[in-house]
Amino acid sequence: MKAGVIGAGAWGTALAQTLASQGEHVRLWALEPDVVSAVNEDHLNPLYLPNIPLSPTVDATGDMADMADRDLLLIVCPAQHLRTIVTGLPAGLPLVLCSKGIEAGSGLLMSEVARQAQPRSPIGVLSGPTFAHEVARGLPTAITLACEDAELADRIAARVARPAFRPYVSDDVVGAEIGGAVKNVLAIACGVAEGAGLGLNARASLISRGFAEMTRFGLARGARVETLSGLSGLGDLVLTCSSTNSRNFSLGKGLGEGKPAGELLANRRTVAEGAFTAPVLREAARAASVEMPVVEAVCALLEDAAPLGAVIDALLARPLRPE
Ligand SMILES: NC(=O)c1ccc[n+]([C@@H]2O[C@H](COP(=O)([O-])OP(=O)(O)OC[C@H]3O[C@@H](n4cnc5c(N)ncnc54)[C@H](O)[C@@H]3O)[C@@H](O)[C@H]2O)c1
Ligand SMILES: O=P(O)(O)OC[C@H](O)CO
Repeated sequence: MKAGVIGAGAWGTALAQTLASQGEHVRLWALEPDVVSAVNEDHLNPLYLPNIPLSPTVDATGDMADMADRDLLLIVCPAQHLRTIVTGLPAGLPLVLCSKGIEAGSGLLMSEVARQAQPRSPIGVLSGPTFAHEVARGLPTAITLACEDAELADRIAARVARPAFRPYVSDDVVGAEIGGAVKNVLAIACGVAEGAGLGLNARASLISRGFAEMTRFGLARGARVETLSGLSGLGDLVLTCSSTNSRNFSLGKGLGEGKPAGELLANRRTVAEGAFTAPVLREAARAASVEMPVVEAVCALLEDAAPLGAVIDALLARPLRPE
């Protein structure tokens, strides 16, 4: 067992800790030298996952060459950096993509980016309702593991499953990725409703009408409805739209309280992927003639294109239609 994790933010660190929870050795690649030394010397990652003691069998490195002897790599960097990171990896290793987003510029899903960057690597996607700090504490979690190759999916599922960390396999890679990317944008919308004091009815409406948008877009891109209504779609949507533990929900809450997007996004250390995915998703949806009014509203707020009241009024004034 020689797993490696690329990216030592909250989620990469939590996954490394989960994989190491039964004594396995796991190597974690971190961008920041301070994270490398904190993991190796103190078995902590105070920068991204504070107050979680890490297993001494997790070691960290800042040198990608140290990953060449791994037999499985989990890629856990922000989506917009995935192409650069994956291009710099040793060639041919199986990759499990854990980032949630769509690449700006190309409009590609993470698996499509990874296939371009490492054409010889088998690819899987791990995505679902997983707050990092809960997973790192060993709280019960279920997650989708999607691979086009069913045998590979079963093999990776067996490698990453732990008593309280339960992967469900799927061959719908596109569906798993679209759920994870779109839910981040919808979580911003739900955060806005919270910040603006619009109430819990509004939140439930945004979750279910947002899910209709996710489904329309997913089906247009070849996703299956059972994937979109599973852990990586509806499951993650419900989690992320329900709590300020979500960075996307918190960002939206700030917008709903009237704070400018530029101020909320400036100098963030942690990533709110929905802010990057929203404009790319809007373009992809328009190109596919898929209506995504909640996504359009989030973009308008992120771009300061209209005042909050006008954005809410425009959503409420849309023509009445069958559900
Ligand atoms: N945190 C969670 O609970 C969670 C759960 C599931 C999936 N994810 C996804 O995992 C991915 C990583 O999120 P996270 O929460 O671990 O990150 P984070 O917000 O905790 O940390 C930011 C990460 O970005 C990295 N980074 C910053 N600049 C970079 C650069 N130029 N190149 C490469 N990396 C850079 C940092 O080193 C750090 O690893 C995201 O796509 C996120 O949606 C997160
Ligand atoms: O904190 P968020 O909004 O990035 O959400 C974290 C995970 O994606 C939840 O599954």
